[in-house]
Amino acid sequence: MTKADSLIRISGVDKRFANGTVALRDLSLDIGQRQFISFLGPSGCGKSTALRMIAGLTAPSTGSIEWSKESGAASKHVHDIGFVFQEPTLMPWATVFDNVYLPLRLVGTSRKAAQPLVEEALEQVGLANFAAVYPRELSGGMKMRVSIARAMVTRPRVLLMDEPFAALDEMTRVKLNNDVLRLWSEHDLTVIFVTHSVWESVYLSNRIIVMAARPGRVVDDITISAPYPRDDEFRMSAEYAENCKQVSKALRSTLDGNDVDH
Ligand SMILES: Nc1ncnc2c1ncn2[C@@H]1O[C@H](COP(=O)(O)OP(=O)(O)OP(=O)(O)O)[C@@H](O)[C@H]1O
Repeated sequence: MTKADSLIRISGVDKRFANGTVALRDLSLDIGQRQFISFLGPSGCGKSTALRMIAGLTAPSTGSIEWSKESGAASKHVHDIGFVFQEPTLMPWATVFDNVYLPLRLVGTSRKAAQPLVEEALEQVGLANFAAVYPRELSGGMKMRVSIARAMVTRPRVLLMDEPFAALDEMTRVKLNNDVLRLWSEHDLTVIFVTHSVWESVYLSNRIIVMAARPGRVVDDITISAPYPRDDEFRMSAEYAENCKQVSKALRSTLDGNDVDH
């Protein structure tokens, strides 16, 4: 990767918590602009910790995380990030509109000024007609769409997603995978996606960082070179099956148990 393509440079990062747990050891990664990267690994390998450090929510114990100056994000990168958690974390007392408006409200944008941005974000996830609805009236997949719209409303360049679809049924998950791929390509996003699922990581990503636990560390960095757009045909293809096999193998080599979905 040339320096110009590099967006985030993680160098020699360790994360040790106060109780002595080493969540990550010696993490070094160059994340390129417009990559779709998955962090894949068993429970406890430090995937969420890595994501939280990239978001600036927690600091490395040693090492550094630098944003490239070319990205224009070096000093204010927090505003360049959208974060989607495993739970949609919506405010139950607020409408879909107000939930999506929240990040803009927090930076002082008036409701009037925010309106077109909120409407656009809802449109992007197919919820243009649901602005006035309350979360309790929505399915799990729709709540997650609201959560994605809320992450997109600030027009981030980087979308961080922490096992966003783990709790959803298979069909909903497939649909949301396609939605995320569309958002990624239409908005020139860089996506960093945490998952336990080999199938999901191969479908979505062009790069998979395979991690192991105790201590959390990177054990493989696999390129998935299948072209985009990816669709059901790709899911059925020999190439997809072969990629899944390769990634599964890398993952199995890290495991002493069976705590990963295949
Ligand atoms: N605030 C904390 N204090 C102490 N230990 C922590 C803290 N947060 C995480 N850990 C520990 O650090 C390790 C890595 O946790 P992390 O949540 O990053 O893993 P993960 O790969 O995302 O796991 P999962 O897939 O289960 O979400 C685990 O052993 C976890 O118990």
